[in-house]
Amino acid sequence: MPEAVAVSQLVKRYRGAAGNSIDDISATLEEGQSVGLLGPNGAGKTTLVKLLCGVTRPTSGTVRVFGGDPFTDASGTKRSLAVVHQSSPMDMMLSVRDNIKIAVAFRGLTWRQARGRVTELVDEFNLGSCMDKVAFTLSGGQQRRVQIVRSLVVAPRLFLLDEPSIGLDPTGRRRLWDHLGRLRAEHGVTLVLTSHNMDEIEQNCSQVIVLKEGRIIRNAPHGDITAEFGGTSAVVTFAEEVGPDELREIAGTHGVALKSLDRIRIEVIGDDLEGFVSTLLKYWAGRAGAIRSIAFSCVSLEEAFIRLTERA
Ligand SMILES: Nc1ncnc2c1ncn2[C@@H]1O[C@H](COP(=O)(O)OP(=O)(O)OP(=O)(O)O)[C@@H](O)[C@H]1O
Repeated sequence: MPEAVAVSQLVKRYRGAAGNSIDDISATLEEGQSVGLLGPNGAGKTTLVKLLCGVTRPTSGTVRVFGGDPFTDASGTKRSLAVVHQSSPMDMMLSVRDNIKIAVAFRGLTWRQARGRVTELVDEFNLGSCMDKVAFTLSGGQQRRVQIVRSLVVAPRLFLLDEPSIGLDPTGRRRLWDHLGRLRAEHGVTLVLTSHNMDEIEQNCSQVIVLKEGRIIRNAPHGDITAEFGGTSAVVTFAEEVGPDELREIAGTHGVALKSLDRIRIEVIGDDLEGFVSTLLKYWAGRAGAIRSIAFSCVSLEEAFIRLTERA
């Protein structure tokens, strides 16, 4: 697959800042990939998105998008990009229709050329009844939808979305993710998005880049990240209080890690959960009903993310 994005030894330090917001990162993204940028507040996700779309200049290092420099835009790189920024850059005193028309004009198209595509997008994001309203009077979620439509008036090859689902209701989120899925499947669009919603990232991104303090601490398929943290967990609930020491001893025998332990509930993570549970069952074999329930579940990306960023 050809490269959609390549960043090399990239550094961004804002004027007057004490440290680097992006601190020497290198990575490549293949065309058609769907990449989630994760990281705690202030990790540098928005700064990286701004560097990728060329609205801010790197302090050092290089950014290439389809081989071109998005900041100088010498080879027209920006034509292949669409961006949904975290904050809304529309004119709040104009109608939705005029805001969309401005986006169309910025992309060098006439309204006549864009109207068919805009109509489809407006229907898809359920904005038909808002077209003549002044943007100022829209709800936060409606403004977000307008932003998404504005960013998509031209089909992009790389779509950058900074926390796109903030403010969207469940239907709006579903429509957004369906649309993004189609852009990828039918047009091979590369997606890079930030979100604090791990479920969204887990469901929609094949690759995850975790940032912390401006550095990449992990760049891997999300399955690899969750597998690194034990893969599966088990929660055993007891009908009555049990001694923590004996539970610790049984867990130790099977090499599983205790995630939480109180008097009637234990949660463990590890490779030999079946062995652990079967020892538990034998241990309490003579006391019918002593174990109330046993539930297995995969370690979520959220859980893995918390442990990864704490460890880093
Ligand atoms: N214009 C700016 N001037 C100075 N410092 C900035 C500017 N923009 C961001 N920063 C700093 O750069 C660092 C990274 O900020 P950034 O917005 O990229 O983080 P983020 O990962 O997107 O955070 P969040 O999850 O809170 O949106 C932070 O320390 C922030 O204070």
